[in-house]
Amino acid sequence: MSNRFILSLDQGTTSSRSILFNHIGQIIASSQKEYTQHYPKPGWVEHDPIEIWNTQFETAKEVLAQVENDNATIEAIGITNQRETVVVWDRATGKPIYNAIVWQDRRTSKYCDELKAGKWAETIQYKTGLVIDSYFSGTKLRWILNQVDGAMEKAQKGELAFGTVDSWLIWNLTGGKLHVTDVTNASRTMLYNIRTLSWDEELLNLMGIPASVLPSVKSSSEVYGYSNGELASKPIPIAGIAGDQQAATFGQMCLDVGSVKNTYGTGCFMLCNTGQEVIESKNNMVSTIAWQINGETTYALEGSIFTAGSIVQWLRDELGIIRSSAEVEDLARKVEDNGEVYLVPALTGLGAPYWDQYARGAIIGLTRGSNASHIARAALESIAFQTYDVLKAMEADIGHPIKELRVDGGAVVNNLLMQFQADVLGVPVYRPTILETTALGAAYLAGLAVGFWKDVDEIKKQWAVDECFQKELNPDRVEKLLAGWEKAISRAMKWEEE
Ligand SMILES: Nc1ncnc2c1ncn2[C@@H]1O[C@H](COP(=O)(O)OP(=O)(O)O)[C@@H](O)[C@H]1O
Ligand SMILES: O=P(O)(O)OC[C@H](O)CO
Repeated sequence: MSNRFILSLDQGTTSSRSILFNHIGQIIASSQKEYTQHYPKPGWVEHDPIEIWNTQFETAKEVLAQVENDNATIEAIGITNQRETVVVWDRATGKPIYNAIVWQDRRTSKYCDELKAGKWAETIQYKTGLVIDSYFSGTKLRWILNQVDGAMEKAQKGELAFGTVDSWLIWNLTGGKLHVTDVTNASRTMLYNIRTLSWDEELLNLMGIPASVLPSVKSSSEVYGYSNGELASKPIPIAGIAGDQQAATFGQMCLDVGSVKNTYGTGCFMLCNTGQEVIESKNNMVSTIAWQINGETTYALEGSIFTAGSIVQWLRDELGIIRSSAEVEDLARKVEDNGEVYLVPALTGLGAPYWDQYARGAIIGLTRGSNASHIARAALESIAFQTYDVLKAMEADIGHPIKELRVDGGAVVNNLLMQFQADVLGVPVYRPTILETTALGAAYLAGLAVGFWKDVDEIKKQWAVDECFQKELNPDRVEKLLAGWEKAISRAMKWEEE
């Protein structure tokens, strides 16, 4: 087993990463490349699909090169990706016809309002598990087909392909042979019926999307096809696909009904395993497919927070009060508390549980004594407050308290944030030893499909705790902080309309 590895490709919102895992779930090699974010207009966020592919491919080549001399065998490739982001390309040339419209992009907000006014909310929630919001892929795909010159005509002739980022990577990895996605990614499009497990004709008609552009939908763990000669001389089976948040849920081994993880990356995404049941949220969570393995579909409730770690990047890149994300902790520790300053990070509106496309960011409660440290602290606290709001809504949906939270993602290295999170939630927060749980989850899904791991019982034992954060802050103080947060968020909501 020692020289046999799984290659995980983790295509995130801010960077492309490739990681090699061994049989005991350890990281053997990794490579990461950041790529360009495009903001052509306020509220718009785009990526260049070619840059996505190039950075992903280069990092994959780099990790393979690191084990080249070790007589290594790559048993399978697992793919995991930023979800909802839409790529449309020409089937003949393989060239994208427009930039990728990123999940954070709000350009279809008005159309979403029309759908809500047309009383589609209930049907869409029942069929897709989702809340109507420009976050999801369907309305972005519709925008490209309607706005790019000649796109609709070409789509109707079957000349265009649509995909979330997983489909785009696999198309390129196989030299244009495969146009597939998996159920987890399909469940984020607002076009896929998570009950019948098929593209929904009524919703395709509603949004005017020709079925010919759609990828075929597969399970999360099976051999879909093989990489072509460009990546490695021998074809490697591509054997796992999952959206990054679902992959992280799997990598965190949240296999039991009721287990919950929260990933702190660009945004924050909390998922609760609900087993074989679709729970129709009454508290603004979404229902989504967690994974499908061996014909069995597992569902999850999800609370999606749009801005989390990216508020720290904003402090770095736009406000300039830190030089690196890591510096935020030291800056925030220079003050004992937030000094009554609150930051609402609604830079691209608010996701769960508010779903306000028109909310915008705010820093409020400033006094003559407020300084950069208070703002840094308020930024970190805002991540924990948003998580609190989601956790409470989720508890209301599942009907019992959540007893512990497993955490991962780039921002969980921040001990101040993790401690404050435990303080605010009042439940233990478990940080595992492997923080790359997204990539690990995709590796597990791929490895299971090719028999690298026998079954989930074999991999379950690999999950281990690095640190458990327990609440320390007194409950009165927490209550006061939450009251301040609630007030601040109410001021930021519906800002753009006003
Ligand atoms: N020490 C830190 N404290 C707070 N946030 C951090 C820290 N280090 C990194 N981050 C944040 O984590 C995010 C990157 O996490 P990652 O999981 O790689 O995100 P993604 O997959 O969304 O690209 C960035 O937004 C960054 O600002
Ligand atoms: O790239 P991440 O880790 O920020 O994840 C993005 C989510 O998949 C968006 O739904």
